[in-house]
Amino acid sequence: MSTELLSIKGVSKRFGGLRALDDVNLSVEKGSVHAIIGPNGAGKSTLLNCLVGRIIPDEGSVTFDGDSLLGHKPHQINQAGIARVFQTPEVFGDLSVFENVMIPACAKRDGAFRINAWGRARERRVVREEAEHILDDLNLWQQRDQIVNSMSRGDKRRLELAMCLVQHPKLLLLDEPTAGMSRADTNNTVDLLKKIAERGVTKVIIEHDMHVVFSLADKVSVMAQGTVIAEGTPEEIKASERVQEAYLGGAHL
Ligand SMILES: Nc1ncnc2c1ncn2[C@@H]1O[C@H](COP(=O)(O)OP(=O)(O)OP(=O)(O)O)[C@@H](O)[C@H]1O
Repeated sequence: MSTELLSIKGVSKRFGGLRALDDVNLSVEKGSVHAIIGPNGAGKSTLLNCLVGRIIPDEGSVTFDGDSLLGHKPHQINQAGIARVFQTPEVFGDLSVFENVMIPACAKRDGAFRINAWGRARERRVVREEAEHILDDLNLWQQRDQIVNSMSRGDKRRLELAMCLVQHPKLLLLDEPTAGMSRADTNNTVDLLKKIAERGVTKVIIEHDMHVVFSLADKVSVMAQGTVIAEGTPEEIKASERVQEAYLGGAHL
């Protein structure tokens, strides 16, 4: 029986004369942490955008849990079980931490981005308990009443992660989750992501920080110039001369 959760086959995308993605093939196993690395402009974000319906590929197929994702709107893809943490946290700055987590919790339960569940007492209790549990898990409970605009960037990213996890996604996409963080915040985020891995959430992570990649990933795909040039375990990728050459011009990873 296949344990494949996400299958990308022959995906290409042009922007005018530029081939941002050129026949990309990638397979993500259920329960794994799959990192995508590569130099600036390699096509990593474009690929992620194809997975969440923000960009429609010119060619190829994207299959998630047996169903094609192509042609579906971002919110439909989210409802199908894919959640994404952005490079710049997408949170509601004027609301409290708790309110931010309640919104996706209610939306997911209701099956659409409406918050009808607010009106139903029993549902509301279950949703509240879930939100409280996630905040506790992500060390945000103390800040539950804080207005989000007053939080640090690192805390906002943690909140965005909580907003994703409360939806119980099958697949979590993380776009440079430690970008702009101090080493201490980066290490905390790695610990947090390891903790989430224990819940069995499948993750695709785009990351420039090799310490983060090699601490978390089960498998690494290396992109350059719109295509996957190498794939393997962190150890295989570290040892690959082709990767050293393409990624860092021969410097060691
Ligand atoms: N909407 C767009 N219109 C035109 N060109 C684009 C668009 N989006 C991306 N590109 C180009 O496609 C190529 C791939 O970009 P992409 O952002 O996917 O790379 P990346 O690997 O994510 O880079 P980085 O690590 O810097 O985020 C780049 O040359 C970029 O300039």
